[in-house]
Amino acid sequence: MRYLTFALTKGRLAKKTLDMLERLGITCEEMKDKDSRKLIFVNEELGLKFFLAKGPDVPTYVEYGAADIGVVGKDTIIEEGRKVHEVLDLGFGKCRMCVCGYEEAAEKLKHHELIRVATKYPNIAKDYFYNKKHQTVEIVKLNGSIELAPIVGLSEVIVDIVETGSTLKENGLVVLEEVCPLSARMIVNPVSMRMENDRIKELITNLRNLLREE
Ligand SMILES: Nc1ncnc2c1ncn2[C@@H]1O[C@H](COP(=O)(O)OP(=O)(O)OP(=O)(O)O)[C@@H](O)[C@H]1O
Ligand SMILES: O=P(O)(O)OC[C@H]1O[C@H](OP(=O)(O)OP(=O)(O)O)[C@H](O)[C@@H]1O
Repeated sequence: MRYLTFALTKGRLAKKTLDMLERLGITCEEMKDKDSRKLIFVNEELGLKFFLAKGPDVPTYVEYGAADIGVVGKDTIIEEGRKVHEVLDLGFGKCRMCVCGYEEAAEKLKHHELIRVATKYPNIAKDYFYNKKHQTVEIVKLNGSIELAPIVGLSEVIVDIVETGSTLKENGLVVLEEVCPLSARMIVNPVSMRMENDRIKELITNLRNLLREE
């Protein structure tokens, strides 16, 4: 039996992903060791391999077949636009992609003024403003702490993830428009989906049943 390889997202989604797999009886004790510098983990018994990667790299590993299966946020799937099959909404990591800013920016948005939009997600922001709203904007790519942009005057608005809303609140910002809801998804390499159809289908079915029980 060949190994099935999982690319899992580091950071926020990691613990919930491992908990979910554990509830299916898929364990990888070694992976929980926070001090370890080891990158790839093997469950010999089940014929599975796992590695943790930065979110945006997960669809890349899956598209190229270096991983058969990935767990990653919907935001990253849309932004990266890789050729992968999205097979399951895992129901955790729920948040929203939103246009945010100071309350005053609402008027500028409404009147389609030429504004700057700071974001870690330039493709999502472009698609939203150009294709959905038919509004010309200037997109400024940032890599983190996006809420800073309107505060320091880099941009009028941001396109970013909102979960509890506390980052916005603590900085006097508000949600102006919602782009789309988000959550963690399971993705599969299209060739693996055909070649390992039985094993992958069984995994999807088991996960679906587990999600139904919750
Ligand atoms: N409050 C949140 N902020 C950001 N991402 C969230 C939040 N809640 C859920 N998510 C989901 O978790 C995924 C990973 O988030 P995480 O914070 O680990 O990565 P990141 O902030 O994009 O990466 P890094 O910290 O390496 O820049 C996101 O892509 C998103 O789908
Ligand atoms: O609505 P909330 O619950 O406050 O969560 C949303 C915040 O969390 C994320 O940032 P993160 O902590 O990943 O830091 P970063 O901006 O440096 O990526 C996101 O970019 C928002 O800033």
